[in-house]
Amino acid sequence: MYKYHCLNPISQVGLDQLTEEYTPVNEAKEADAILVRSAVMHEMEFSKDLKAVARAGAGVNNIPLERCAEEGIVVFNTPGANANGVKELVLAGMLLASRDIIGGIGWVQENEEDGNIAKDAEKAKKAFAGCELEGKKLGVIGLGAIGVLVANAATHLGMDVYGYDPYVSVDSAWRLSRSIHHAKTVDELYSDCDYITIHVPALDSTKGMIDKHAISLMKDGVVILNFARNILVDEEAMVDALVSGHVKHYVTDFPTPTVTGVKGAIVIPHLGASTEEAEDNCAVMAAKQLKDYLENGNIKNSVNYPDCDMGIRGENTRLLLLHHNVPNMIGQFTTILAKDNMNIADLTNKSKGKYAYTMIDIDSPVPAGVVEELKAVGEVLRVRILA
Ligand SMILES: NC(=O)c1ccc[n+]([C@@H]2O[C@H](COP(=O)([O-])OP(=O)(O)OC[C@H]3O[C@@H](n4cnc5c(N)ncnc54)[C@H](O)[C@@H]3O)[C@@H](O)[C@H]2O)c1
Ligand SMILES: O=C(O)CC[C@@H](O)C(=O)O
Repeated sequence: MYKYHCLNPISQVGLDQLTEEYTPVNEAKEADAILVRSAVMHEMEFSKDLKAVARAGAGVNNIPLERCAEEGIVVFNTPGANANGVKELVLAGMLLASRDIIGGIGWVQENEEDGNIAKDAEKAKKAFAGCELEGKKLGVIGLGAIGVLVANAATHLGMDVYGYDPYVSVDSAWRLSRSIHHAKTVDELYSDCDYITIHVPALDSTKGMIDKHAISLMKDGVVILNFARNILVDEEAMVDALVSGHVKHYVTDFPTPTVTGVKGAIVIPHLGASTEEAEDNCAVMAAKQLKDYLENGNIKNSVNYPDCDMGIRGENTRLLLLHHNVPNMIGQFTTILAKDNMNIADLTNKSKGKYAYTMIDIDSPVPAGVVEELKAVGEVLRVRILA
């Protein structure tokens, strides 16, 4: 029986994946696995029982990835599962920044008692006129799951699209429409585009990337969209640029006291992934990944350990070793197993940066003493046994 705890509400279709072998618990410290959306986990202490964290979503800056790795806790996310929901809201954001839909609706609400509203609207509407997206230049920074969808959709609106991503994956490159121009430098994208949208993860290397200097390179009247994370933008510099009119609109999915209420800021309460479909997709993917890890030891879409798959466990005893990515780990494991006459039926070892993962199928039971010996090997962070 596995115990799981949800730190945020998780869609029921996802939880339905966790069948009779699983039970929800009220305390994170009792859980084998945690499901989370945006709850911040940096200050949390993790119990020795916690084996995995599944982020039902893309961004993992709310989770202490390295500390989890050091404690042998595998962290998963759900790449692409909410990308369409975000794409649609980015398109809405571009439209809200181009036509004064918000101002127009506000006028109608203020005049709802006016019996002559139809006639008066015809006079009032010039105050809310805007411009079209067709023919405008859009710069997309980050061509991953969301950036590719936004870039491709914008071409169908008749926009001239420029993409910048020095680390673009082969998969994303295949999915990108041929009509998208390749911006070789981000500065080129800043200086040429009418609309700029950011779709990169929040990392030390991307924090504050839209700063005073970046904004100074942009056209007067530029529209900047941020549906990625607030820390990618220097908000003080953004407020100055909105106040001066250099930036016409800053459309952001992240309300903060600094930008909320500033003229030209269009602030949305983190709704990018808040669609029925995105919530269901993320929850199902997160739960399936957790289940496969807990029951079979397979890792798919982890952000702190390598992907590794040996299929369904079957009749064998499966040993799972999470360890640092240093020489001679497999040699030490196989020596311990050979000493106790254990026969290895299958073995896989994968690494990702500082961390590695070894899965070993043994075609006999594994005595507790052998597991203790494996745990005592230096650089081993956790040993699990599935029998
Ligand atoms: N508003 C929301 O509700 C919502 C929903 C999903 C994701 N997000 C945010 O959006 C981010 C992107 O999501 P995704 O699903 O597209 O992720 P992704 O991992 O599929 O794509 C990120 C892309 O950014 C690129 N990149 C990294 N550093 C870069 C840099 N310095 N310059 C240019 N490109 C760079 C990567 O190569 C990758 O292609 C997430 O990390 C998350 O923070 C927000
Ligand atoms: O869970 C959410 O509502 C937001 C998720 C989003 O920010 C993400 O990074 O996937």
